[in-house]
Amino acid sequence: MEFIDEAILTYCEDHTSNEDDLLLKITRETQAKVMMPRMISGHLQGKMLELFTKMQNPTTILEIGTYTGYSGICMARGLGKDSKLITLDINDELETMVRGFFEESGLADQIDYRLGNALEIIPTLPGPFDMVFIDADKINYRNYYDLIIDKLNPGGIILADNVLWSGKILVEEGQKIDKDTQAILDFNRMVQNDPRVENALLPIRDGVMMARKIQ
Ligand SMILES: C[S@@+](CC[C@H](N)C(=O)[O-])C[C@H]1O[C@@H](n2cnc3c(N)ncnc32)[C@H](O)[C@@H]1O
Repeated sequence: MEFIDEAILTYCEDHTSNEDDLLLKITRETQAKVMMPRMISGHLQGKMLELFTKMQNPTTILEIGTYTGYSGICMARGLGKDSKLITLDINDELETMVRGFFEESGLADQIDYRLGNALEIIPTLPGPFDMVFIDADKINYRNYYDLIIDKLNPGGIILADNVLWSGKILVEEGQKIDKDTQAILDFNRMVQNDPRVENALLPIRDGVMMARKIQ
């Protein structure tokens, strides 16, 4: 389901700082060569991630779900010189392409790209994090949240993508709910009820949950 009228979305993109040649290339190559190209963050969300990063001024960002590197590069562009992005993905088939994009971005030195199951890697990361972008398998959103919340600095933010799940979060009485939709419903309810954070669900693209750790 598209939430926003296409003409309005185009207007929003026309009034968002332009994508540069590298981001356009990543989008083109993702569409031409990679399965499920709709997973890419894209122009509007990418710029939002870059601006959030600049506002948050994090020392360390953790991204769960690198895919072809679009969102990672956007966030890395918001980092100060001594800060870093750790980005995790289970899919090693994209490694050469992604490392190439990171090199082209000129930010490879600040990007720690690790391949493997995030559920196994996160417990090995000491933290602390100032910003976390959750954008991997929906079924594990709650697990990722549980693994990172104690490693998030006070004032740190968690952004979780796809929390409107193409509108499937609006469940009608008696309707059967698939596993991913149930996982997103559980995640949104858990964040909403977590006294450790203040949060807002932003209807950007497929929905972004923003949660800021209070203490
Ligand atoms: C929606 S895509 C990420 C899109 C990317 N953040 C962007 O905006 O361009 C989700 C990614 O999560 C990865 N993923 C799924 N399960 C994972 C897991 N258990 N550990 C690490 N990565 C996982 C997939 O391989 C896929 O590349």
